Amino acid sequence: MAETREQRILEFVLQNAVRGNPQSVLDHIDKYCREKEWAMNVGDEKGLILDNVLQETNPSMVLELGTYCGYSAIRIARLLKPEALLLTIEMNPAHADVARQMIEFAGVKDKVKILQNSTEHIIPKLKAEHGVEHFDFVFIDHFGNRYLSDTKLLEECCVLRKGTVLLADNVSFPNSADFLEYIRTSGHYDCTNYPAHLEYSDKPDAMERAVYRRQR
Ligand SMILES: C[S@@+](CC[C@H](N)C(=O)[O-])C[C@H]1O[C@@H](n2cnc3c(N)ncnc32)[C@H](O)[C@@H]1O
Ligand SMILES: [Mg+2]
Repeated sequence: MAETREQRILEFVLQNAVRGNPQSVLDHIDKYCREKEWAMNVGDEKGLILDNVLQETNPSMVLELGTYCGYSAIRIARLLKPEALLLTIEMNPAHADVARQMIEFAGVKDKVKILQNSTEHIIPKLKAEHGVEHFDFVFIDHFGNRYLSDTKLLEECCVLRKGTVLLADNVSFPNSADFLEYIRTSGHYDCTNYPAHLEYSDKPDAMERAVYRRQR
């Protein structure tokens, strides 16, 4: 048996899912994490909210903060239009390695670029080193204590445009309270809350959509 939970999730997918079929990969990750070992993927219930908000936005350039095993990256990539791209930032090299293999197996690697480092290190370099003009959609799902500082960093680095949609996961947890207060009261965003449950559990959780209002 593989040593880490993330490697065990990958092993289960490689042995049971259909190569090149993103939905089969997602279904097998959900099955493993519901039946065998809990893991911090956005999961199938909140995944539907992510799918809907993403499809309403119809983005060309997408940013994700927190790749983990690649579950949400595969969810996003499978819905992107042909020329669209997802950049996803992951600081843990072991997680990035699992995600790389998961994304390759799902057949969406041409749509996803994993940037391996911390968000605070990568965000200031997105324009100069990764050719980014701005993002149309940003999925915020790393650690709650970084949500506020990284949102302000995205603003300062001018990678948001008027109408950019931020979608943040796990906003029911106390360590993202400062983020919620900022996006709801700064006047920079129009916000919508989506109540749901923590992945693979009955515990209440929610996602928050925040549409950037400012002209660059
Ligand atoms: C909740 S998981 C992401 C789940 C993933 N979005 C999904 O739904 O499949 C959070 C991930 O963010 C990473 N992370 C936490 N803080 C980070 C930071 N400051 N920079 C980059 N990655 C970070 C963690 O290593 C972890 O893999
Ligand atoms: Mg999450």
